[in-house]
Amino acid sequence: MEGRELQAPVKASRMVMVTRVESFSAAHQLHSNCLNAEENKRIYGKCNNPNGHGHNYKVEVTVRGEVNPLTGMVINITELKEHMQEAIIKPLDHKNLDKDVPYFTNVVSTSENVAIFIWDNLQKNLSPNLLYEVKVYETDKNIVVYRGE
Ligand SMILES: Nc1nc2c(c(=O)[nH]1)N=C([C@H](O)[C@H](O)COP(=O)(O)OP(=O)(O)OP(=O)(O)O)CN2
Ligand SMILES: [Zn+2]
Repeated sequence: MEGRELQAPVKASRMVMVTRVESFSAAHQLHSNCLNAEENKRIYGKCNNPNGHGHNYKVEVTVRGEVNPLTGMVINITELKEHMQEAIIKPLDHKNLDKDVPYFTNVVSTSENVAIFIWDNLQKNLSPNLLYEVKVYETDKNIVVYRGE
């Protein structure tokens, strides 16, 4: 085993969080099919404009797990990047969320629901219990966090 010694932590296992950031651009309108026009206007205000508006969203995805002592990784970030392309960029980038993404046909395209959409999509391809947090920045000032609860 000469030269192959693990650069051993004293503890048997180490839990570490790994975060990768991606961004996408999308248009949307805040509008609920369960509310009438007046209620939509009152609740969502300018964000209910029928012609919509856009955001440059930023998404931080955090996984949490044990560091594999052989690879030194919780997850290969290259692999996480590919999962984020499939779960976030492909379905959402340069889309009208309400018109192009079937999920939002009857789900209001708030950042809360965007975070849930991303979480559910990522879960399809990640190992169980690996995904820790999805953080969506709709703007620099409007940020939501979802941890799968
Ligand atoms: N709980 C939520 N509230 C709101 C959401 C949301 O997703 N969840 N989204 C919006 C709108 O989409 C809207 O686009 C936010 O825009 P705005 O308030 O203009 O954004 P800023 O706060 O960054 O802009 P400032 O005008 O500089 O304050 C509304 N509510
Ligand atoms: Zn908006």
